[in-house]
Amino acid sequence: MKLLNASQIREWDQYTIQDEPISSIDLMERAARACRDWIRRQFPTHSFDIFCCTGNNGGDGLAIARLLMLMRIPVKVFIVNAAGKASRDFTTNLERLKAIPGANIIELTSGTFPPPPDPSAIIIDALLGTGINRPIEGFTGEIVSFINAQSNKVIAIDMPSGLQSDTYSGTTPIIQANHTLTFQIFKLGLLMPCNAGHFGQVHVLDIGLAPAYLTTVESKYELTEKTLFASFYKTRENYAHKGNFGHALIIAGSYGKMGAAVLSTKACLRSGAGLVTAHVPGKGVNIIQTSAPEAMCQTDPDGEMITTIQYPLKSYSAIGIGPGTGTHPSTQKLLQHIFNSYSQPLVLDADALNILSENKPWLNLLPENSIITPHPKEFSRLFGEQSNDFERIETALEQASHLKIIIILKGHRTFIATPAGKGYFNTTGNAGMATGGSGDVLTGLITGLLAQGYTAAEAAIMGVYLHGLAGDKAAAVYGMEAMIAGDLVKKLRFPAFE
Ligand SMILES: NC(=O)C1=CN([C@@H]2O[C@H](COP(=O)(O)OP(=O)(O)OC[C@H]3O[C@@H](n4cnc5c(N)ncnc54)[C@H](OP(=O)(O)O)[C@@H]3O)[C@@H](O)[C@H]2O)[C@@H](O)CC1
Ligand SMILES: [K+]
Repeated sequence: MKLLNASQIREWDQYTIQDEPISSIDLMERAARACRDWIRRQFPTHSFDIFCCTGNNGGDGLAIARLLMLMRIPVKVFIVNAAGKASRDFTTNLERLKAIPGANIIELTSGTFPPPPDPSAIIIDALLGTGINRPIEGFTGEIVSFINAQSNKVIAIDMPSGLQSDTYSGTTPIIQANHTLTFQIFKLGLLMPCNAGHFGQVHVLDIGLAPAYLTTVESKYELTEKTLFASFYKTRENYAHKGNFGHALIIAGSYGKMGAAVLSTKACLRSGAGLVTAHVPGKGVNIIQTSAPEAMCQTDPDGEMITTIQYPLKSYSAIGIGPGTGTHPSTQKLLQHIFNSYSQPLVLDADALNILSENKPWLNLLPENSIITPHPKEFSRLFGEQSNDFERIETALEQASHLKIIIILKGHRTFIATPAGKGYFNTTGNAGMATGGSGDVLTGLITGLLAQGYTAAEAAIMGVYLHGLAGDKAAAVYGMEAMIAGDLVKKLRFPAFE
C-alpha cells in the first residue's frame, strides 16, 4: 500500500467525491460511522467528551457526537472556534447535532476551560486533522494542554491534533492520544517512533475512498504487506532440486559468540536456500555442526575468530557477514579483502557494521545492491547523528541511492531504503523481537533469500516481513517477554498464497 501525503489525501477525497459519486457531507458521515462503530466496540459503557475545532476534523467530531447520542450514549461537545470561521460540513453537522433534543454543546471562548471530565469519560480529540499547516498556538494550544493534563483515555480522530502527517512536528502542543483512528491509510507521521507518545495505538479505518486513485498517484513510501510480498514470491517448482536455490555462505561467530553464528545459519537454512555453509572460528566447528547439522562448515585457521578465507568465494551465490564476529584487526582485514574480491551483493550486520563505521571509506567498496541492516545507533555511527526520525529516513534514502545499496533501518516499523529512491515500512513484528540474536536471524534469512535469486530489494523486503511475521507467531505462543531469538527461527513460515 502506497503512503500518501496530506495533499494527496485531500485529492483522494475529491477523487472519491467525483468518482463514486458521493457528497462530501456523506463521506464525512461514512467516516464518522466507522469511528462510531470502532468506539462502540472498544468502549461500550463509557461517556464521551468531544473536543472540536471548526474545520472538517471538527465536523467529524460533531457527526460522531450525533451518532453516539442517537445510541443514547452520554456525550458532551466542546467547540473551540479560535479561527472565527467554520467549514461548510462542520456547519451542517453543527445544525444536525443541535436538532437532537438534549444535545450538550458548549462553545469555549479564550480563557474559559471546560470542567474536568468525569473520570470514566473518554476524550475524543477532533480539534485538527490533516489540515494542520502550522504549529498549534494560543487558546487552541491551551485546550491541547488541558486535554493532555487529564488522566482520561484519549481517542484522536484521523491524527492527534497538532501532529503533522508528513514532517517533523517539533515540540509544539500536540495531543497525546491512547488510540488514533486514522482514515483509510497510514500517514507517515503515524509510523515514526518519535511520535509514538502522541499517536498511541493506530487503527486504520476503511472509509471507502476509491481504490482506483492509488493507481494514478506516485509515492516514494510504501507499506510492506502480504500483497507486496506475494508480488515477488517465487513458487517452488515440483521438479526443482537443491541446485536451483543457491548456495549461501554465513561468516559469523567468535569465541563466546557462537550463538550468533548458529542463529543466522539456522535462519538461512529456513529461508529455502539450497545449500548453506557457515564459516566459523576453528573452535566453533562442533557447535555449528551439532546445532545446525543441515549446514556445511568451513573452519577459520584461527580457533577463536574469523581471520582468513582460503577458498574461492565466487561459488557462493550470496554471503552474509557480521553476526558475532567481533572487530579484531584480522577480521577487519578479511572484510576489506571480501569487499575487494567479491562482486555480488553482501549482507552486512552487527560487527561488520561496526567495522564499517570505523573504516567509512570502505562503504564505497560495497558491491552494488549489498544490504546493510543497522539499528538507529549503528546508522548514526555510519552516517552521522540525525535530529529526528524524518531526517533519518531521508538520509537513509539519500545514502541508499548514493552508495547503490539497500539500507534496512531496524526499529518497530523497520524501514527499507532502496537505491531506486523508494522507502518501505514493514508492518509485521513486535517489541518482543527487541532481544539478543534477533538481528542475527534476520541476516541469515535475507542472505538465504538473496542466494535463491531474489533481487536485493526483494530479499530485504521479504526477509524483514517474514522475520516480523515469525516474531508475531512467537509472541502469540510465548508472549513478548518470554520469546527469544531461537523462537523466531522455529516460527519462520512463508505465508500461503492462493
Ligand atoms: N481525507 C478524507 O477523505 C476525509 C477527511 N475528513 C476529515 O477532514 C480532515 C481534514 O479537514 P480540513 O482540511 O478541514 O482540516 P482540519 O484538520 O480540520 O483543519 C481545518 C483548518 O484549520 C486551520 N489550521 C491549520 N493549522 C492550524 C493550527 N495549527 N491551528 C489552528 N488552525 C489551523 C486550517 O485553515 P486556515 O486557518 O489555514 O485557513 C485548516 O484548513 C481530516 O483530518 C479528517 O478528519 C473526513 O471528514 C472525511 C473524509
Ligand atoms: K484530531
